[in-house]
Amino acid sequence: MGIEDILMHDESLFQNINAFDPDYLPPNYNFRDTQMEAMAMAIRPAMRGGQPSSAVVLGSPATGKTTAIKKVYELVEKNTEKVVCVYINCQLHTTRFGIISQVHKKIFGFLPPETGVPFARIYEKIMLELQKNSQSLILALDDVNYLFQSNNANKLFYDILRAYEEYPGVKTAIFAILSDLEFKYAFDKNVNTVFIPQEITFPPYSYSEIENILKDRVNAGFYPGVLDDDILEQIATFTFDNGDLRTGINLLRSCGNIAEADASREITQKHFDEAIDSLVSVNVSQLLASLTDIERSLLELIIDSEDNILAGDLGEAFREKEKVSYSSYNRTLDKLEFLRLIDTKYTGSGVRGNSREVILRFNPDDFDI
Ligand SMILES: Nc1ncnc2c1ncn2[C@@H]1O[C@H](COP(=O)(O)OP(=O)(O)OP(=O)(O)O)[C@@H](O)[C@H]1O
Repeated sequence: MGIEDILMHDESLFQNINAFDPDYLPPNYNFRDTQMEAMAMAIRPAMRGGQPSSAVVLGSPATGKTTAIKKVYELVEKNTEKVVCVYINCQLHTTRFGIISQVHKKIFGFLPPETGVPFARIYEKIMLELQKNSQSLILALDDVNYLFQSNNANKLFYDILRAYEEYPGVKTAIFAILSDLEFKYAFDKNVNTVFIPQEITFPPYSYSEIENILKDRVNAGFYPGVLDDDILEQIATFTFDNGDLRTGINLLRSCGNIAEADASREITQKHFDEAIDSLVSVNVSQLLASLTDIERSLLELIIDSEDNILAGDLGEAFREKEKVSYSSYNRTLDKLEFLRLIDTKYTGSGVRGNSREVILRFNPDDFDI
Protein backbone atom coordinates (compact mmCIF):
# COMPACT_ATOMS: atom_id res chain seq x y z
CA MET A 1 0.00 0.00 0.00
CA GLY A 2 1.17 3.50 -0.79
CA ILE A 3 1.18 6.23 1.83
CA GLU A 4 -1.87 7.83 0.30
CA ASP A 5 -3.72 4.50 0.43
CA ILE A 6 -2.92 4.22 4.10
CA LEU A 7 -4.23 7.70 4.76
CA MET A 8 -7.36 7.31 2.68
CA HIS A 9 -8.15 3.71 3.51
CA ASP A 10 -11.62 4.00 4.92
CA GLU A 11 -12.21 0.57 6.37
CA SER A 12 -11.33 0.89 10.00
CA LEU A 13 -10.98 -1.60 12.81
CA PHE A 14 -11.81 1.15 15.24
CA GLN A 15 -15.42 1.62 16.19
CA ASN A 16 -14.39 4.48 18.47
CA ILE A 17 -10.70 5.32 18.48
CA ASN A 18 -11.27 7.81 21.33
CA ALA A 19 -11.86 4.87 23.66
CA PHE A 20 -8.07 4.59 23.88
CA ASP A 21 -7.45 8.27 24.67
CA PRO A 22 -6.04 9.28 28.05
CA ASP A 23 -9.04 11.46 28.87
CA TYR A 24 -11.71 8.95 27.84
CA LEU A 25 -14.20 8.41 30.67
CA PRO A 26 -15.26 4.75 30.48
CA PRO A 27 -19.01 4.26 30.97
CA ASN A 28 -18.27 0.96 32.75
CA TYR A 29 -16.15 1.78 35.70
CA ASN A 30 -15.72 -1.26 37.92
CA PHE A 31 -13.65 -2.25 40.96
CA ARG A 32 -13.54 1.21 42.47
CA ASP A 33 -16.88 1.38 44.26
CA THR A 34 -15.39 1.42 47.75
CA GLN A 35 -13.12 4.33 46.90
CA MET A 36 -15.86 6.28 45.14
CA GLU A 37 -18.18 5.72 48.10
CA ALA A 38 -15.53 7.12 50.43
CA MET A 39 -15.21 10.18 48.22
CA ALA A 40 -18.98 10.61 48.15
CA MET A 41 -19.14 10.37 51.95
CA ALA A 42 -16.52 13.10 52.24
CA ILE A 43 -18.44 15.42 49.92
CA ARG A 44 -21.98 14.57 51.03
CA PRO A 45 -22.25 16.98 54.00
CA ALA A 46 -21.58 19.88 51.61
CA MET A 47 -24.70 19.01 49.62
CA ARG A 48 -26.72 20.00 52.67
CA GLY A 49 -24.76 23.04 53.65
CA GLY A 50 -22.45 21.15 56.02
CA GLN A 51 -18.70 20.80 56.23
CA PRO A 52 -17.10 18.46 53.65
CA SER A 53 -13.99 16.45 54.65
CA SER A 54 -10.61 16.57 53.02
CA ALA A 55 -8.90 13.44 51.77
CA VAL A 56 -5.58 12.11 50.56
CA VAL A 57 -6.14 9.85 47.59
CA LEU A 58 -3.26 7.40 47.28
CA GLY A 59 -2.36 4.79 44.70
CA SER A 60 0.25 3.91 42.08
CA PRO A 61 -0.05 5.31 38.55
CA ALA A 62 -3.08 4.27 36.49
CA THR A 63 -5.03 2.79 39.37
CA GLY A 64 -8.02 4.95 38.46
CA LYS A 65 -7.73 7.85 40.91
CA THR A 66 -8.36 10.63 38.40
CA THR A 67 -11.21 8.81 36.74
CA ALA A 68 -12.87 8.08 40.09
CA ILE A 69 -12.81 11.71 41.17
CA LYS A 70 -14.14 12.86 37.80
CA LYS A 71 -16.99 10.36 38.00
CA VAL A 72 -17.89 11.46 41.52
CA TYR A 73 -17.71 15.11 40.49
CA GLU A 74 -20.09 14.43 37.60
CA LEU A 75 -22.62 12.90 39.97
CA VAL A 76 -22.32 15.72 42.49
CA GLU A 77 -22.79 18.35 39.80
CA LYS A 78 -25.77 16.51 38.37
CA ASN A 79 -27.51 16.61 41.74
CA THR A 80 -26.70 19.95 43.31
CA GLU A 81 -25.52 23.47 42.65
CA LYS A 82 -24.40 23.87 46.23
CA VAL A 83 -20.99 22.32 45.62
CA VAL A 84 -18.37 23.75 43.29
CA CYS A 85 -16.12 20.90 42.14
CA VAL A 86 -12.76 21.94 40.73
CA TYR A 87 -10.18 19.53 39.34
CA ILE A 88 -6.59 20.73 38.91
CA ASN A 89 -3.76 18.87 37.24
CA CYS A 90 -0.77 20.14 39.23
CA GLN A 91 1.64 19.17 36.49
CA LEU A 92 -0.01 21.84 34.36
CA HIS A 93 -0.80 24.41 37.06
CA THR A 94 1.98 24.81 39.58
CA THR A 95 1.50 28.30 41.02
CA ARG A 96 -1.05 29.62 43.52
CA PHE A 97 -2.11 32.14 40.93
CA GLY A 98 -2.50 29.49 38.24
CA ILE A 99 -4.62 27.33 40.50
CA ILE A 100 -6.84 30.08 41.85
CA SER A 101 -7.35 31.19 38.23
CA GLN A 102 -8.75 27.76 37.43
CA VAL A 103 -11.15 28.04 40.37
CA HIS A 104 -12.20 31.44 39.03
CA LYS A 105 -12.81 29.92 35.61
CA LYS A 106 -15.00 27.21 37.07
CA ILE A 107 -17.13 29.70 39.03
CA PHE A 108 -17.30 32.64 36.61
CA GLY A 109 -16.78 30.84 33.31
CA PHE A 110 -13.57 32.60 32.29
CA LEU A 111 -9.96 33.00 33.42
CA PRO A 112 -8.96 36.24 35.17
CA PRO A 113 -6.39 38.39 33.33
CA GLU A 114 -2.89 37.00 33.69
CA THR A 115 -1.34 40.28 34.71
CA GLY A 116 -2.43 43.28 36.72
CA VAL A 117 -4.79 41.55 39.14
CA PRO A 118 -3.14 40.24 42.30
CA PHE A 119 -3.85 36.83 43.78
CA ALA A 120 -5.58 38.37 46.80
CA ARG A 121 -8.18 40.13 44.68
CA ILE A 122 -9.12 37.01 42.73
CA TYR A 123 -9.21 35.01 45.94
CA GLU A 124 -11.55 37.52 47.57
CA LYS A 125 -13.86 37.60 44.57
CA ILE A 126 -14.15 33.80 44.67
CA MET A 127 -14.77 33.57 48.40
CA LEU A 128 -17.38 36.34 48.35
CA GLU A 129 -19.20 34.57 45.54
CA LEU A 130 -19.19 31.26 47.43
CA GLN A 131 -20.38 33.06 50.55
CA LYS A 132 -23.18 34.84 48.69
CA ASN A 133 -24.43 31.59 47.11
CA SER A 134 -23.86 29.43 50.23
CA GLN A 135 -21.72 27.13 48.12
CA SER A 136 -18.88 24.82 49.16
CA LEU A 137 -15.65 24.37 47.26
CA ILE A 138 -14.08 20.94 46.74
CA LEU A 139 -10.65 21.32 45.22
CA ALA A 140 -9.03 18.18 43.79
CA LEU A 141 -5.28 18.58 43.32
CA ASP A 142 -4.00 15.77 41.12
CA ASP A 143 -0.30 14.88 41.30
CA VAL A 144 -0.03 17.30 44.20
CA ASN A 145 3.67 16.47 44.63
CA TYR A 146 4.40 18.91 41.79
CA LEU A 147 3.21 21.72 44.06
CA PHE A 148 5.74 20.78 46.68
CA GLN A 149 8.54 20.91 44.16
CA SER A 150 7.61 24.51 43.54
CA ASN A 151 7.03 25.14 47.27
CA ASN A 152 3.53 26.39 46.70
CA ALA A 153 1.52 23.79 48.52
CA ASN A 154 1.59 25.05 52.06
CA LYS A 155 0.29 28.52 51.31
CA LEU A 156 -2.35 27.28 48.94
CA PHE A 157 -3.65 24.70 51.43
CA TYR A 158 -3.79 27.42 54.01
CA ASP A 159 -5.62 29.85 51.69
CA ILE A 160 -8.24 27.29 50.80
CA LEU A 161 -8.77 25.52 54.11
CA ARG A 162 -8.77 28.63 56.32
CA ALA A 163 -11.10 30.61 54.08
CA TYR A 164 -13.91 30.35 56.66
CA GLU A 165 -11.96 32.56 59.08
CA GLU A 166 -12.29 35.59 56.87
CA TYR A 167 -15.43 34.55 55.03
CA PRO A 168 -17.70 32.96 57.60
CA GLY A 169 -19.97 30.27 56.25
CA VAL A 170 -17.66 29.34 53.38
CA LYS A 171 -16.95 25.60 53.44
CA THR A 172 -13.95 24.13 51.69
CA ALA A 173 -12.12 20.82 51.37
CA ILE A 174 -9.13 19.52 49.42
CA PHE A 175 -8.69 16.13 47.78
CA ALA A 176 -4.94 15.69 47.41
CA ILE A 177 -4.13 12.99 44.87
CA LEU A 178 -0.74 11.28 45.08
CA SER A 179 0.78 8.50 43.01
CA ASP A 180 4.27 8.72 44.40
CA LEU A 181 3.79 6.85 47.65
CA GLU A 182 7.13 7.81 49.12
CA PHE A 183 6.02 11.35 48.90
CA LYS A 184 3.33 10.84 51.49
CA TYR A 185 5.76 11.44 54.35
CA ALA A 186 7.09 14.69 53.03
CA PHE A 187 3.53 15.67 52.46
CA ASP A 188 2.51 15.03 56.06
CA LYS A 189 5.36 17.18 57.30
CA ASN A 190 4.53 20.06 55.01
CA VAL A 191 0.88 20.82 55.58
CA ASN A 192 -0.17 18.98 58.68
CA THR A 193 -1.56 21.88 60.67
CA VAL A 194 -4.45 22.86 58.43
CA PHE A 195 -4.96 19.69 56.47
CA ILE A 196 -6.52 16.82 58.38
CA PRO A 197 -7.46 14.32 55.72
CA GLN A 198 -8.84 10.84 55.65
CA GLU A 199 -7.00 8.41 53.40
CA ILE A 200 -8.56 6.76 50.38
CA THR A 201 -6.36 4.05 48.90
CA PHE A 202 -6.41 2.65 45.37
CA PRO A 203 -4.67 -0.75 45.39
CA PRO A 204 -3.07 -2.11 42.19
CA TYR A 205 -5.40 -4.08 39.91
CA SER A 206 -5.20 -7.87 39.87
CA TYR A 207 -4.68 -9.79 36.63
CA SER A 208 -8.34 -10.59 36.25
CA GLU A 209 -9.36 -6.99 36.90
CA ILE A 210 -6.91 -5.84 34.22
CA GLU A 211 -8.25 -8.38 31.75
CA ASN A 212 -11.80 -7.35 32.52
CA ILE A 213 -11.13 -3.64 32.08
CA LEU A 214 -9.20 -4.17 28.84
CA LYS A 215 -11.99 -6.36 27.50
CA ASP A 216 -14.50 -3.56 28.08
CA ARG A 217 -12.17 -1.18 26.28
CA VAL A 218 -11.86 -3.59 23.34
CA ASN A 219 -15.65 -3.73 23.06
CA ALA A 220 -15.93 0.05 23.18
CA GLY A 221 -13.05 0.74 20.80
CA PHE A 222 -12.98 -2.02 18.15
CA TYR A 223 -15.62 -3.58 15.93
CA PRO A 224 -16.68 -7.07 17.01
CA GLY A 225 -14.28 -9.84 16.00
CA VAL A 226 -11.24 -7.58 15.58
CA LEU A 227 -9.34 -8.87 18.59
CA ASP A 228 -9.65 -12.43 19.84
CA ASP A 229 -9.39 -13.56 23.45
CA ASP A 230 -5.99 -15.15 23.03
CA ILE A 231 -4.35 -11.85 22.09
CA LEU A 232 -6.32 -10.04 24.75
CA GLU A 233 -4.91 -12.45 27.33
CA GLN A 234 -1.39 -11.79 26.08
CA ILE A 235 -1.94 -8.05 26.35
CA ALA A 236 -3.36 -8.44 29.86
CA THR A 237 -0.41 -10.62 30.90
CA PHE A 238 2.13 -8.16 29.53
CA THR A 239 0.31 -5.31 31.27
CA PHE A 240 0.19 -7.12 34.59
CA ASP A 241 3.88 -8.14 34.44
CA ASN A 242 5.44 -5.03 32.96
CA GLY A 243 3.41 -2.00 33.51
CA ASP A 244 0.22 -0.32 34.47
CA LEU A 245 -3.20 -0.21 32.91
CA ARG A 246 -2.15 2.60 30.61
CA THR A 247 0.39 0.27 28.99
CA GLY A 248 -2.45 -2.13 28.17
CA ILE A 249 -4.69 0.57 26.73
CA ASN A 250 -1.82 1.93 24.62
CA LEU A 251 -1.00 -1.56 23.41
CA LEU A 252 -4.58 -2.07 22.28
CA ARG A 253 -4.45 1.11 20.26
CA SER A 254 -1.09 0.38 18.72
CA CYS A 255 -2.13 -3.20 17.80
CA GLY A 256 -5.11 -1.64 16.03
CA ASN A 257 -2.96 0.89 14.20
CA ILE A 258 -0.45 -1.74 13.09
CA ALA A 259 -3.21 -4.09 11.86
CA GLU A 260 -4.88 -1.25 10.03
CA ALA A 261 -1.65 -0.21 8.31
CA ASP A 262 -1.38 -3.85 7.24
CA ALA A 263 -4.88 -3.60 5.70
CA SER A 264 -5.98 -6.43 7.96
CA ARG A 265 -9.53 -6.82 9.28
CA GLU A 266 -8.28 -8.28 12.52
CA ILE A 267 -5.38 -8.08 14.92
CA THR A 268 -3.04 -11.05 14.56
CA GLN A 269 -0.16 -12.43 16.62
CA LYS A 270 2.27 -10.69 14.27
CA HIS A 271 0.64 -7.31 14.93
CA PHE A 272 0.78 -7.90 18.67
CA ASP A 273 4.48 -8.89 18.50
CA GLU A 274 5.27 -5.73 16.53
CA ALA A 275 3.39 -3.58 19.03
CA ILE A 276 5.36 -5.11 21.90
CA ASP A 277 8.68 -4.63 20.10
CA SER A 278 8.03 -0.98 19.48
CA LEU A 279 6.84 -0.42 23.04
CA VAL A 280 9.94 -2.07 24.46
CA SER A 281 12.18 -0.05 22.19
CA VAL A 282 10.55 3.23 23.25
CA ASN A 283 11.02 2.23 26.88
CA VAL A 284 14.67 1.37 26.39
CA SER A 285 15.32 4.69 24.63
CA GLN A 286 13.74 6.57 27.52
CA LEU A 287 15.77 4.64 30.07
CA LEU A 288 18.98 5.24 28.17
CA ALA A 289 18.27 8.94 28.02
CA SER A 290 17.79 9.05 31.79
CA LEU A 291 21.15 7.51 32.74
CA THR A 292 23.83 9.45 34.61
CA ASP A 293 27.34 9.68 33.11
CA ILE A 294 28.68 7.01 35.41
CA GLU A 295 25.82 4.62 34.68
CA ARG A 296 26.27 5.16 30.97
CA SER A 297 30.00 4.54 31.31
CA LEU A 298 29.38 1.15 32.95
CA LEU A 299 26.82 0.25 30.34
CA GLU A 300 29.30 1.08 27.56
CA LEU A 301 31.82 -1.21 29.18
CA ILE A 302 29.28 -4.04 29.25
CA ILE A 303 28.40 -3.45 25.60
CA ASP A 304 32.06 -3.47 24.56
CA SER A 305 32.97 -6.55 26.60
CA GLU A 306 32.78 -10.20 25.60
CA ASP A 307 29.44 -11.92 25.84
CA ASN A 308 28.29 -12.58 29.38
CA ILE A 309 31.19 -11.05 31.26
CA LEU A 310 31.49 -11.94 34.97
CA ALA A 311 30.59 -9.25 37.49
CA GLY A 312 34.02 -9.54 39.15
CA ASP A 313 35.94 -8.93 35.91
CA LEU A 314 33.60 -6.14 34.95
CA GLY A 315 34.13 -4.50 38.34
CA GLU A 316 37.92 -4.49 37.90
CA ALA A 317 37.66 -2.95 34.48
CA PHE A 318 35.18 -0.35 35.67
CA ARG A 319 37.18 0.69 38.70
CA GLU A 320 40.19 1.04 36.47
CA LYS A 321 38.25 3.17 33.99
CA GLU A 322 36.38 5.45 36.39
CA LYS A 323 38.48 5.25 39.57
CA VAL A 324 35.48 4.50 41.73
CA SER A 325 35.09 2.33 44.82
CA TYR A 326 33.88 -1.22 44.79
CA SER A 327 30.61 -0.29 46.48
CA SER A 328 29.93 2.46 43.99
CA TYR A 329 30.47 -0.07 41.19
CA ASN A 330 27.99 -2.43 42.85
CA ARG A 331 25.40 0.30 43.25
CA THR A 332 25.72 1.28 39.61
CA LEU A 333 25.40 -2.32 38.50
CA ASP A 334 22.33 -2.78 40.69
CA LYS A 335 20.78 0.32 39.21
CA LEU A 336 21.22 -0.98 35.65
CA GLU A 337 19.65 -4.24 36.70
CA PHE A 338 16.81 -2.45 38.45
CA LEU A 339 16.13 -0.56 35.21
CA ARG A 340 16.08 -3.95 33.47
CA LEU A 341 18.73 -2.90 31.01
CA ILE A 342 20.82 -5.86 32.17
CA ASP A 343 20.31 -9.16 33.93
CA THR A 344 22.73 -10.82 36.30
CA LYS A 345 22.75 -14.56 36.70
CA TYR A 346 24.65 -16.75 39.15
CA THR A 347 27.02 -19.21 37.55
CA GLY A 348 27.22 -21.20 40.76
CA SER A 349 30.99 -20.89 41.29
CA GLY A 350 33.34 -18.19 42.57
CA VAL A 351 33.30 -15.78 45.48
CA ARG A 352 30.23 -13.82 46.62
CA GLY A 353 28.61 -11.80 43.86
CA ASN A 354 31.63 -11.93 41.60
CA SER A 355 30.58 -15.06 39.80
CA ARG A 356 27.46 -13.45 38.40
CA GLU A 357 27.23 -13.20 34.66
CA VAL A 358 26.15 -9.83 33.33
CA ILE A 359 23.81 -10.05 30.37
CA LEU A 360 22.49 -7.20 28.23
CA ARG A 361 18.73 -7.20 27.82
CA PHE A 362 18.58 -5.22 24.60
CA ASN A 363 20.41 -5.10 21.30
CA PRO A 364 22.82 -2.12 21.45
CA ASP A 365 22.88 -1.85 17.64
CA ASP A 366 19.28 -0.64 17.74
CA PHE A 367 19.97 2.39 19.95
CA ASP A 368 22.10 5.51 20.25
CA ILE A 369 23.83 5.18 23.59
N1 LIG B 1 -11.64 0.57 36.83
C1 LIG B 1 -11.37 1.03 35.61
N2 LIG B 1 -12.18 0.77 34.57
C2 LIG B 1 -11.90 1.26 33.33
N3 LIG B 1 -10.84 2.00 33.04
C3 LIG B 1 -9.97 2.30 34.03
C4 LIG B 1 -10.20 1.84 35.37
N4 LIG B 1 -9.19 2.31 36.16
C5 LIG B 1 -8.37 3.01 35.36
N5 LIG B 1 -8.84 3.01 34.07
C6 LIG B 1 -8.19 3.66 32.92
O1 LIG B 1 -6.79 3.66 33.13
C7 LIG B 1 -6.20 4.91 32.76
C8 LIG B 1 -5.55 5.53 33.97
O2 LIG B 1 -6.57 5.91 34.93
P1 LIG B 1 -6.48 7.21 35.81
O3 LIG B 1 -5.89 8.34 35.01
O4 LIG B 1 -7.79 7.42 36.44
O5 LIG B 1 -5.41 6.72 36.88
P2 LIG B 1 -4.64 7.54 37.99
O6 LIG B 1 -4.58 6.64 39.16
O7 LIG B 1 -5.24 8.89 38.17
O8 LIG B 1 -3.22 7.66 37.32
P3 LIG B 1 -2.01 8.70 37.66
O9 LIG B 1 -1.66 8.49 39.08
O10 LIG B 1 -0.91 8.24 36.75
O11 LIG B 1 -2.54 10.06 37.36
C9 LIG B 1 -7.34 5.74 32.18
O12 LIG B 1 -7.31 5.59 30.78
C10 LIG B 1 -8.60 5.11 32.78
O13 LIG B 1 -9.70 5.25 31.89
